[in-house]
Amino acid sequence: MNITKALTIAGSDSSGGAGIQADLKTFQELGVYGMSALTAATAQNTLGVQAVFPLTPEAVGSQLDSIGADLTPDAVKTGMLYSAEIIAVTADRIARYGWSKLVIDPVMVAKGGAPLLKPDAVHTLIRDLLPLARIITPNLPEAEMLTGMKLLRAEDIREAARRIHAMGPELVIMKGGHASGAVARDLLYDGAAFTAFDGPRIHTVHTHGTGCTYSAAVTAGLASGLAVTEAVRVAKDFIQAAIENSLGIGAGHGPTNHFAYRLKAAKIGGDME
Ligand SMILES: Nc1ncnc2c1ncn2[C@@H]1O[C@H](COP(=O)(O)OP(=O)(O)O)[C@@H](O)[C@H]1O
Ligand SMILES: Cc1ncc(COP(=O)(O)O)c(N)n1
Repeated sequence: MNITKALTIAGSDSSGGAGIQADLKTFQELGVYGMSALTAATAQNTLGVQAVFPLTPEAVGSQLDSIGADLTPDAVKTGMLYSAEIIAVTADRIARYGWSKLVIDPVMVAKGGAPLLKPDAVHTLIRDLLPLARIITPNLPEAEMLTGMKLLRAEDIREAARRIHAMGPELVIMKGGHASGAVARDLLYDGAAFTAFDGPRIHTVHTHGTGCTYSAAVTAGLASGLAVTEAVRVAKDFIQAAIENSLGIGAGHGPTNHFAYRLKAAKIGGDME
């Protein structure tokens, strides 16, 4: 049997909706064997992030060496990396092992406002990691941090995509979750043209882990050999189903529903809509 394998390099979310837990659940739902290298443990629930405990850069490098010595991931994603030192060791191992199908979710701040990347690490992210990326998936605040721009109009978003593309990634997906309007539009830029991926915006507070889940689905698609536009289409459908059928657990910003896409696919003509 030829098993497709994907690796996530990210933080743990004890509430299970974001971080490494969201990534592994998404890989599994899409039929991809999931592996993980942990960067930090967060004490977190639907109300916020109570504490962050980063691992040492040695601990991160050691996990990546164990994977590199034995298992070749078909695609890799990064999530919460926390510090410049962890970014540096992550970039070093990705280059050393030649993991070229790399999706970077430049996680910076949790939905409740807690920092998941030290401000002084943004520069290292841009210098060391972005040039290695096949795809980067910033949300609008992250794109503002990367470019120093204020993204108010559609043309600002396109200009920010061009500037982020110039930092090295082959493709940029500007996610539209933080915008307003009836449509949640994600914009893919390949250095020449823009392609929009639209879905109806759902009015809900249960969006904990949407960015992690979405980038994990893109990674699973790339690992499986899908073309980028197909992988993004699957990811958009996956996150749309996950948000539409969110679980309603916890008193705050609850997680999305990682089962919904599979259940929808299984129920042709069913009642998940
Ligand atoms: N309320 C919503 N309704 C529909 N889609 C959404 C909603 N919020 C986010 N999304 C989608 O979820 C994905 C993650 O986007 P976003 O929320 O911007 O990322 P992040 O979690 O990194 O802040 C994108 O595909 C975006 O379009
Ligand atoms: C460990 C960890 N990683 C990432 C996020 C971001 O989550 P979101 O996808 O909601 O921006 C998080 N809340 N916790």
